[in-house]
Amino acid sequence: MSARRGGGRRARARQPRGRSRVGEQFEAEVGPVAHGGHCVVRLPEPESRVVFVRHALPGERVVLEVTEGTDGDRFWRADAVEVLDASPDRVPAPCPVAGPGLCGGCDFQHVTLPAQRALKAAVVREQLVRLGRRDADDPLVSGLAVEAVPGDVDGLRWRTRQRYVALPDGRRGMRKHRSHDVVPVDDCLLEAHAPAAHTVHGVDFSVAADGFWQVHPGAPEVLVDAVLDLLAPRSGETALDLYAGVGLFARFLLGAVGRETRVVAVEGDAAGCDHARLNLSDHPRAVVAHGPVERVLRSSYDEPFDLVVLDPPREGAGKTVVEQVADRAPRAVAYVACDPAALGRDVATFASLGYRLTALRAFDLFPMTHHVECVALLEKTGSHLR
Ligand SMILES: C[S@@+](CC[C@H](N)C(=O)[O-])C[C@H]1O[C@@H](n2cnc3c(N)ncnc32)[C@H](O)[C@@H]1O
Repeated sequence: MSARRGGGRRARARQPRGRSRVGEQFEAEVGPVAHGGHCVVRLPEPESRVVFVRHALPGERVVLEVTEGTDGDRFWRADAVEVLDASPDRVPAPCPVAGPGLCGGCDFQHVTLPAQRALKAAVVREQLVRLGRRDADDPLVSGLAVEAVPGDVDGLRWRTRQRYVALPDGRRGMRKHRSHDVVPVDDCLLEAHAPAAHTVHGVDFSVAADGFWQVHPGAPEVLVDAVLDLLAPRSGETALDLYAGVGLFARFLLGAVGRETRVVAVEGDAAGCDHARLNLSDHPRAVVAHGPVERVLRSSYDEPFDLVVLDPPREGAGKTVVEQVADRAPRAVAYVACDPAALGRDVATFASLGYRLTALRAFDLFPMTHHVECVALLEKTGSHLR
């Protein structure tokens, strides 16, 4: 677990537009959950403002206090500082420093675990409808449930990597939400007691101390199983593993398609590539390509591939990479997504290229936070629209 020195308040990137409304309080009915760990409140006239409120739950009546916003802003941010009418899904936060004005690491400590998952499912559905242009009545969307990681009973002690800020008095702390201010935190309840194990289904992976590895100890197996289940690889099928890290998916794809089959792993981090080469060294046809996916695919590996795994960072794969994938004409793409908005946007691009979303699962790899991991299957349909 690492610690870094803290600073003052985050410098504002823009000039405030009009009179600040920070600190003002309003009584309000809380609307639906929105992407990002807050709920939507619509303040009536004279404010006529959308407010993104943390520490609230849909259907509650709360007193909100504005944390960011001026007269000129289209929307404000706020914390629910008093709950007048509580949701049945509300519970006391297990952590003493979770709540308005305190540590910003968790969004949903005040929510039961099943309700946290229901909120996340609602967010994924909304992003698929709004950005992915999917029908809200599509059973794939309407029936989506966020699945718990097997063995996760209370949503605590799962972070195998945690960053603290070193405080001048020798203690450690964490940052407040959207701030550089630090709250002392002696024991983050999300931090796992045991360090990360890099063994997945009996296979040991070599990983750099500061390199990418899933933070929830149950995540690698859950994701590998979901990807293999959805892709259903056949012996002899070629595969691309994009944003491959240390080769987690490539390694199991090779196990499924056969060690003599061509599997290309593309990763942007040089150290990640070195570890991927070690992890795939038993497989003579495995190739690890170093560089940004977009650049690697622009100049190389332009032959058809049967299967593609896409596991991009939060910003998603984006239009160019999705087009490059479609150009390889895979029969199936497994898209592992940590941001449902990016997933929704890329699903729409895939659809315009003749790839339909045919299966979707979502996993609670980050309990107590608003984050959620999806695994989507996109399959080639007959109707290529380009
Ligand atoms: C979400 S992680 C997935 C890693 C791996 N699939 C796993 O599950 O262990 C995303 C990976 O993409 C890499 N990455 C980020 N941007 C990239 C880019 N433009 N091109 C190639 N790799 C990139 C990161 O270094 C990181 O290893």
